[in-house]
Amino acid sequence: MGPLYPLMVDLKGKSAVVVGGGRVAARKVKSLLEVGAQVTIISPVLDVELTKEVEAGNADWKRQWFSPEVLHEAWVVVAATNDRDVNAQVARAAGDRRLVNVVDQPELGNCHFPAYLRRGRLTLAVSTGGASPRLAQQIRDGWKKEFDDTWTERLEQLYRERRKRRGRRQ
Ligand SMILES: C[C@@]1(CC(=O)O)c2cc3[nH]c(cc4nc(cc5[nH]c(cc(n2)[C@H]1CCC(=O)O)[C@@](C)(CC(=O)O)[C@@H]5CCC(=O)O)C(CC(=O)O)=C4CCC(=O)O)c(CCC(=O)O)c3CC(=O)O
Ligand SMILES: NC(=O)C1=CN([C@@H]2O[C@H](COP(=O)(O)OP(=O)(O)OC[C@H]3O[C@@H](n4cnc5c(N)ncnc54)[C@H](O)[C@@H]3O)[C@@H](O)[C@H]2O)C=CC1
Repeated sequence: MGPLYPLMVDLKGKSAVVVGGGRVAARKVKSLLEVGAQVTIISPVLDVELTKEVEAGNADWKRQWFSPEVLHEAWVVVAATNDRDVNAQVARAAGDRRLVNVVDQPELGNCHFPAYLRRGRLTLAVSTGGASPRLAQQIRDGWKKEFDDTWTERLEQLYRERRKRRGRRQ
């Protein structure tokens, strides 16, 4: 993968199809749900975390092996099975007009998930370009002390003030 563009994307209400129901799929689903994506999981079985999300009505589940038509409505596609060939097939079926993330062969997709820290409106994200997800995690964890929970309110305050100023200008 070449250098990646760091873009903040609004996925609220957008269809995200995650193929696979294991630990890695669960992590991707969790972060997609946090931003309000409409998540559908494709897998014959689900791990406990994903079962909870489905039972709580937060995500949809199609209990089946991957087949290309499940991507029909998808805006974002995550290939997260433990089968390389299936993940490659998902990437191929997704084509080049969607955001596609492939968890074991990143070069077959066009985006990846960074490690990130959120404090309300503040988002700090780090990518190592696939060199070391562990290092990305460590860098993120290092930010936790400097950017503690007080930042949430600080950002809200800045946002409110800025909105007021902009309102006056109109
Ligand atoms: C390219 C990328 C594509 C993508 O998945 O988007 C990718 C690819 C791969 N990861 C692998 C392994 C691991 N990844 C993690 C963890 C995370 N991986 C994440 C992102 C990314 N991983 C993207 C690059 C991001 C970057 O470089 O900055 C994080 C940051 C975000 C997230 O997943 O949401 C999340 C931390 C989340 C958090 O803490 O918040 C752990 C540790 C763990 O699981 O606890 C391990 C095991 C230890 C190890 O191997 O290092 C393997 C080998 C798989 C195999 O052995 O087959 C591949 C495939 C390959 O490298 O080819
Ligand atoms: N990118 C990342 O962050 C990381 C990626 N990995 C890679 O991710 C892969 C998955 O890891 P885990 O979630 O731990 O595996 P897992 O074994 O817990 O889960 C695999 C899931 O894929 C599903 N599956 C298998 N074939 C399928 C098919 N044809 N259609 C639909 N679902 C299918 C299974 O039902 C299962 O739910 C690993 O093989 C590894 O290569 C591993 C660690 C981190």
